[in-house]
Amino acid sequence: MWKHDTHTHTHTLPSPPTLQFSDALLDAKSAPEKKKKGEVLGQTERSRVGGGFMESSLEFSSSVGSVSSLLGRCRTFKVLVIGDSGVGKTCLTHRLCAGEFPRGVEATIGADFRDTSLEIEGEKIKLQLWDTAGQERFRKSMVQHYYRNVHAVLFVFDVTCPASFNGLSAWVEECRQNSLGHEIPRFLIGNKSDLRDPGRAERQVSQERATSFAKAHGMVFFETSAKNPPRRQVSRQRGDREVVYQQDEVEDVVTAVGTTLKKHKNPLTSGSPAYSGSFKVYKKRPEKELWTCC
Ligand SMILES: Nc1nc2c(ncn2[C@@H]2O[C@H](COP(=O)(O)OP(=O)(O)OP(=O)(O)O)[C@@H](O)[C@H]2O)c(=O)[nH]1
Repeated sequence: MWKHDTHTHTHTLPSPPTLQFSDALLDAKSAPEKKKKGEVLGQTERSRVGGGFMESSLEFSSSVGSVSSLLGRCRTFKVLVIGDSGVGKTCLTHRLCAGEFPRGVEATIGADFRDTSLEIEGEKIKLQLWDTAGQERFRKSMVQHYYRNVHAVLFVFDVTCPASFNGLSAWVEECRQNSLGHEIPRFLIGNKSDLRDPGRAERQVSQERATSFAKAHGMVFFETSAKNPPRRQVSRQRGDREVVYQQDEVEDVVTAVGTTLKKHKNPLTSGSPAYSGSFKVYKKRPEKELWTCC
């Protein structure tokens, strides 16, 4: 049902249409059920820009919308992926777009872009995922580009690292400082669920805590693993007690985001200015720091 077909393409970004969101997030998490019934078809493309260079130089530009967008054949949405360094943003976006866990990831500098397309009830939707740098020093010159014409945000934390969960407030604040309205759909992703260990439950982020944070901030919560696609329900033994965790497949996230964005009938020729701009990042790519949280 989900076809993963990856390829690299140019650095030119299509101009995402500006959305006017009037509804709340509706039933985003029920979208995966539609996928099961064959109503949602997926296809992925990948465009890696800005990463992979010792000396990274990154530029991008685009004109007013792609021809296909103007013809209504495909709408493209910019989805920002943010969260602390090491929570797995790169691995997650790679899994979402390429269907596999990447080997040998390095710290993101600037941003990497990956596309994934889905067909929902006859309409092709393209999600352009912006995998942003978690480390302050690799993102500070880029922040304004990140937030320009964003249609949805994925907030990622590591379920085994409470510090990354506590860090979410700062990401919410950054969104606010960059004038991201609450009408922009937000999704909370607890990653690395494969490392859940009931024996260390008090040192991990409980699903109750994450759910409550998501509710307070108008987000839809998913718990998943970029590494090992989880089963729906994982139970682990803790002493003589069985602990059950609800799990989501990474594709559920894509489907929920696509379904949520599709519901908003934005005008294709909105008054939004063309997405254009350029930036350069001159940084040395360091070794990926070992993630030693908790
Ligand atoms: N066990 C497990 N490890 C993961 C998972 N996702 C990512 N990792 C590991 O976590 C580390 C950090 O992953 P990245 O995807 O590079 O993290 P990031 O958030 O993009 O980090 P920055 O680029 O610095 O912002 C790597 O060693 C990954 O192999 C997961 O679902 N499970």
